[in-house]
Amino acid sequence: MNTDGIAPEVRSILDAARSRGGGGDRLSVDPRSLADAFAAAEADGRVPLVAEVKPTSPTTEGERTDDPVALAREMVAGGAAALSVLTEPDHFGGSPETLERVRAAVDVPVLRKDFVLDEAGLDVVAADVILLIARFVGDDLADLVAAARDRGFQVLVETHTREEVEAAVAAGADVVGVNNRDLAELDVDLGTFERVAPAVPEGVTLIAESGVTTTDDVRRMRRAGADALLVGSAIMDGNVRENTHRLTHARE
Ligand SMILES: O=C(O)c1ccccc1NCC(=O)[C@H](O)[C@H](O)COP(=O)(O)O
Repeated sequence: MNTDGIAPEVRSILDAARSRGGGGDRLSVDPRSLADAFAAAEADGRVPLVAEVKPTSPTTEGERTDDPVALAREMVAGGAAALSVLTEPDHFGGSPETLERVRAAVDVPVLRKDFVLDEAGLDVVAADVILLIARFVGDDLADLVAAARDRGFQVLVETHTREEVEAAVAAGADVVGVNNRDLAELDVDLGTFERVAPAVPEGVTLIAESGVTTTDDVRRMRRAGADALLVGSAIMDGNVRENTHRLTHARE
């Protein structure tokens, strides 16, 4: 893995992921369809949005300690097509148990948001979609995509550059995220999505991740080609249902 120039907080996240290791028995998942959830949102006039249960993060002050299940239900009530649940405990306040509880409480697809580095890292908790970050998985990406699909997961491959998009597509990804947050510097620039999105081929579901705060941001990402958006902080800050409703109804 190339960790040159990576922010100290992210090095710490990766060290913690390595020391936690993987899960136990090989998982077999019967997933809720992400594509169907996005299509249903579109048909209903909502912007397809993956709302993230994100109690804290290295770039957030404080921690939101409300029951994650209650937050998740509010996100769905606000129109979220799918949810993302952090399972990283040391820097994001998440846990596999939280994801299990949330997934049992809602009927939309649930993404496991964590820093999976190897095949054992897939077998921690069942989810409908699993995140693989191209930068951290490197040459193992194709094998990990296949291993995740063998278990039944849908796979979101996160990228930040055109080169990573090419690697993701070569690895067979059919859902690609472009993260506006640079994991080297931790700064956020919505221009990243605008620059990188044209490298994503037709037919690949494209998700704009991070830094979306306002309804103008939603429209900007949609104009740049986002099929869906993944939003954490802007939803977690304040009334979760109202925040989700505002962003899911930010149509042109
Ligand atoms: O959010 C962080 O501070 C962070 C720091 C280091 C590595 C990853 C980080 N975030 C992971 C994410 O991808 C975001 O939680 C997700 O895209 C939502 O972003 P936002 O809407 O900006 O909260």
